[in-house]
Amino acid sequence: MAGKLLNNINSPNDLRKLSPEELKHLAGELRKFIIDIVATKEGHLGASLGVVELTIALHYAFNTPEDLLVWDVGHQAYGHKILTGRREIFETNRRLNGISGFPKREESIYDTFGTGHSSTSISAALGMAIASNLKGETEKQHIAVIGDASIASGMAFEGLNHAGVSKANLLVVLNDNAIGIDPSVGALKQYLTKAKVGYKPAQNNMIEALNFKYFGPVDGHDLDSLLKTFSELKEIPGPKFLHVITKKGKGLKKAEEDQVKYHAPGKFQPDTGELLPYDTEGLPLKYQDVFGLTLVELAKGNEKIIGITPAMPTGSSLKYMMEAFPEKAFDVGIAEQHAVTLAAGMATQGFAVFCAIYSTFLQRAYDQLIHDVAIQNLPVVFCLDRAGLVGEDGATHHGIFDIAYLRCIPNMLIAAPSNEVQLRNLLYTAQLDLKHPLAIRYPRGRGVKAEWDLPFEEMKIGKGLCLDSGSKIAILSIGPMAANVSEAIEGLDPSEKEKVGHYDMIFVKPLDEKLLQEVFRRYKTVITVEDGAVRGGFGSAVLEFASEMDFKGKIRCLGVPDNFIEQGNVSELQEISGISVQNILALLKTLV
Ligand SMILES: Cc1ncc(C[n+]2csc(CCOP(=O)(O)OP(=O)(O)O)c2C)c(N)n1
Ligand SMILES: CC(=O)[C@@H](O)[C@H](O)COP(=O)(O)O
Ligand SMILES: [Mg+2]
Repeated sequence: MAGKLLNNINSPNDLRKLSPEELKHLAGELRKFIIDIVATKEGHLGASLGVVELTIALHYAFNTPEDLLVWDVGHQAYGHKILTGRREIFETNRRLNGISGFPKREESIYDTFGTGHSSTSISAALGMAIASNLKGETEKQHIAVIGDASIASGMAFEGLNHAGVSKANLLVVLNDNAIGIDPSVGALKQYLTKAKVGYKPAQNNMIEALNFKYFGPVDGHDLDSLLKTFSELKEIPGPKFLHVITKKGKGLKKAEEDQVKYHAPGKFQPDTGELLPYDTEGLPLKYQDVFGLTLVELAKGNEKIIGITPAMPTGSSLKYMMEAFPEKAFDVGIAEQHAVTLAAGMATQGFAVFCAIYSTFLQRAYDQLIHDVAIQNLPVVFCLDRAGLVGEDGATHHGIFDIAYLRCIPNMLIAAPSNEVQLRNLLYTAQLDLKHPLAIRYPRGRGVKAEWDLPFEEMKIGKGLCLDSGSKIAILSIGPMAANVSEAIEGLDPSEKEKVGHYDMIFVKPLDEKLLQEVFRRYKTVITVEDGAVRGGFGSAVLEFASEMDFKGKIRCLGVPDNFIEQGNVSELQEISGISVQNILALLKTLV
C-alpha cells in the first residue's frame, strides 16, 4: 500500500539517501499512507497529517536515534513510527498486541520517551541533554516537539524555566497549529497569534526573555526551509526555540476544515475524508453527553453552577454548558492543576463548581485535590469521565487508578453510577447542598438505558442498592460493572441463579455499611467487581470493612490487576483483566 519511495524507507538512514526533491514526494506518500490506514483502522489523524514535513525534516537533519527526539503527547508521531521501521506493522496501531498509538520506549530505539499525556517533552529532553553533558557527549542533539496547546501547560513552563539557565543542548520545536483537540485558549495563544503576523518578537519575545535563542516562525510545510533551518540550528549550542507554523489535518480537505472532528475521526473514506455513516438510532447516549446536557439543565435552575474543563470541552461535553452559559463555563487549556485549584477558589465563594476531567488526567492534580480542595473540605464536584478501561489509547489513558488514589483522601466522597439515570441524579444531588468534595466517575462511551432524561430524584449519599438477593454468593459491583454482573447472572441456570445476590453499591466512599453488614450476615462468599485497579480500590475498601466487622466468609476481589494494561478494545481488555461477563460467569459457575 505504501508508495515507491516510502516502501524503501526502513529507517531514517534510508531517508537520508534521498534528494530534497524526493523528500517532497515522500511527504505525499507518507501522508497518503497515514490517511489510508487511519481511515479503516481509526486513530489520531489530524495531528500526524500536520507534521509530515516536520517529521521528515527532523529525521533527515538530525542523526536519530543518536540524537534524541521527544514527541509531546505522541498522538502526532504516526509519521515518525512509519519512518522508523514500523511501516509494515502500522496497521496494528492501537490494537491488542499491536503497536501503541503513542511513542513507547520498549517498542523502538527511536521512541526515546514514552508519552500519551501532554507537556512532558521539554522536561524529558532537558533531562536527556543534562545527562549527555554529564557523560561528555557534547555533540548530541536533544529535540522536544511540542504543540501550541501543550506548551501552555504549567509543566512545559517549568521545563523552559530550568532549561533557560542550563547549558543544555536543547532544541524546543513549537508545532503551532493554533488548536489542541479544541481551539487553543488563553493569553499565550494570543501571543503566538501575534508572533505569526509579524509582531516584533525581537523586542518583546517571551521565549528570549527565558534565555532561549528564538527562531521563526517558519512554514512547517515548506521542507526546504525546514531543512535549512535545522541544519543551521544544529550548529548553535545551548537552549534554542523554533516556532513552526503548521495546519492540523494538512492534505485532507475535510480534516483541514473540521479540525476538531478530525482529531480522531473514526472511520472515513480515504479519498474524500467523508466520515462513514454510523447508525446511532436507538443506541443509548454517551455518558459524557448525559453529563453535559444534564449540567445545562441544572444550570437553568441554579445560578450558582459553574463548569470547568482543562482542554476537553468536546470530549467531556462541557461544550454544551459553554454554549448555553458562556460566562459560567471555562476551558482553561491543558492545565489540570489550575483547573482543580480554580474550582476550589470558586467554591470558597459559594459556587457549585463541576470540574470535568478525564480520570487519567486528574492524576496531574493530586496535590491540588488534597491541599486545595480536601483539606479545606470544599464541595467541588469532580466529574471523572473516561473512568475505567478506555480501550485503544492504552496504558497511559486508562482511568483505573482514581478509586485507589481518591479513597485515601479524607473528606472525599466517591460515587460511580451504574447507569445514566444514576449519573443524572448524582449530578442533581451534588448541586443541592453538598458538604464535601465529591468525585463522580463514569466510563468512556455509551450508557445502558434507552430513557435517560427521567425526572430528577435526590440520591442518598452512601446508599447502595440490592438488585437481586440470593442465598449463597453476594456480588458487590461498582459503577458500570453492574451491567457485566447482571449479564453474567443471566447466564446461570435458574437453580444457580437463586443462590446469587447482586448489590449495586454506587458509593465507594462512604460505603453503605448497613447494606454490607446485611450482606456479611446473609452470605458466606462475597465477590467485588470493579473496572479500576484492584489494589487499593473498591474491593480493598470492602475488605477493610469486612475485617473491621470480623467477617468469617470468603471475599474475592475482581478488578484490573497490578500490571499496566495495554491497548485493545474495551471488551478485550476486560477479558484480560478478568472482569468480562464471561470471566464473572465462569467464576460464578465454579462457586455455585
Ligand atoms: C495532561 C493531558 N491533558 C489532556 C490531554 C488530552 N489531549 C491530547 S492531545 C491534546 C491537544 C494537544 O494540542 P497541541 O499540543 O496543540 O497538539 P496538536 O494536537 O495540535 O498537534 C489534548 C488536550 C492529554 N493528552 N494530556
Ligand atoms: C491523545 C489524547 O490524549 C486524546 O486525544 C485522547 O485520545 C482523547 O480520548 P477520547 O477519544 O476518549 O476523547
Ligand atoms: Mg496544536
